[in-house]
Amino acid sequence: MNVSLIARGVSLEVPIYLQNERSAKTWFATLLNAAFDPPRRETRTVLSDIGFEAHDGDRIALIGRNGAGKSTLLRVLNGAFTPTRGAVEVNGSCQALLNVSLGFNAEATVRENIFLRGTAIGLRSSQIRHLIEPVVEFAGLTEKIGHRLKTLSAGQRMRLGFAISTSVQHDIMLMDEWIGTGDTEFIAKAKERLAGRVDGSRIVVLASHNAGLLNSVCNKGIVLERGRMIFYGGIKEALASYRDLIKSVPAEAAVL
Ligand SMILES: Nc1ncnc2c1ncn2[C@@H]1O[C@H](COP(=O)(O)OP(=O)(O)OP(=O)(O)O)[C@@H](O)[C@H]1O
Repeated sequence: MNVSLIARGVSLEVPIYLQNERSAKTWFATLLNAAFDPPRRETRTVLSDIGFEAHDGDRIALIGRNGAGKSTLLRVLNGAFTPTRGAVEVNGSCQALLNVSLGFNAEATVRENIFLRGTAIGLRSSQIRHLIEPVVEFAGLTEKIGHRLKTLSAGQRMRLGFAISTSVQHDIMLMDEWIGTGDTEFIAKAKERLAGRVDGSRIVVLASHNAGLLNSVCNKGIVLERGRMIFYGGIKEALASYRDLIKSVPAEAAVL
């Protein structure tokens, strides 16, 4: 089967709520302001007419300053956000490593959370049953399998999320800059697993600010600026185009 990831004219507008500056000197003034000065609703274009095609063997870097739209584009590619205009076409199974602790239920146990997350990422229950042991073992949480999630530390939750999200190899891997909150030993283990998953994926899209990492993993790059794609081509050229952009346009002019 041919694996591909295609974005055609993808735009995303989001509602934002703007509040006039208001004083809250007394409780009465606060009450009046809340009643007669509600926030204004406006829409903001976060992604604008993004179009590209990725095929077998493509490893694409998403490059851009803070707020350029990288994470939002990954979420649109992942199907978490529906584009306001345009479409995304995905051929192949897709794994997103965006927010590894998203979608957990604090009241449920570690075992139940593996089921919940496994179902959310599209695994069958028979598949999940076989994954429970390797997942808790990788996360170093075997003894905590029956504990409620809310009793785990932030690092332990992150380890669990990472272990579930990377438990199965998919054709397409979407990855946001991965900031490890785990301890040194876990980070080393996680990096090794990630390298294996990247190697095993037929298409990778990776958003990061780390030029060294992007250079070593990716062969192509997309440069985003204010939600627009201003370059798509080879990784070296993409990184050069980003460097030129940083030199020529001040950061204040690039805020959406
Ligand atoms: N739901 C939302 N409502 C309003 N604005 C949003 C929403 N989601 C994203 N944005 C805005 O869209 C822009 C792009 O955000 P995004 O997180 O995609 O940037 P990024 O390139 O990943 O940045 P960073 O490098 O800092 O992670 C930002 O200006 C952000 O404030």
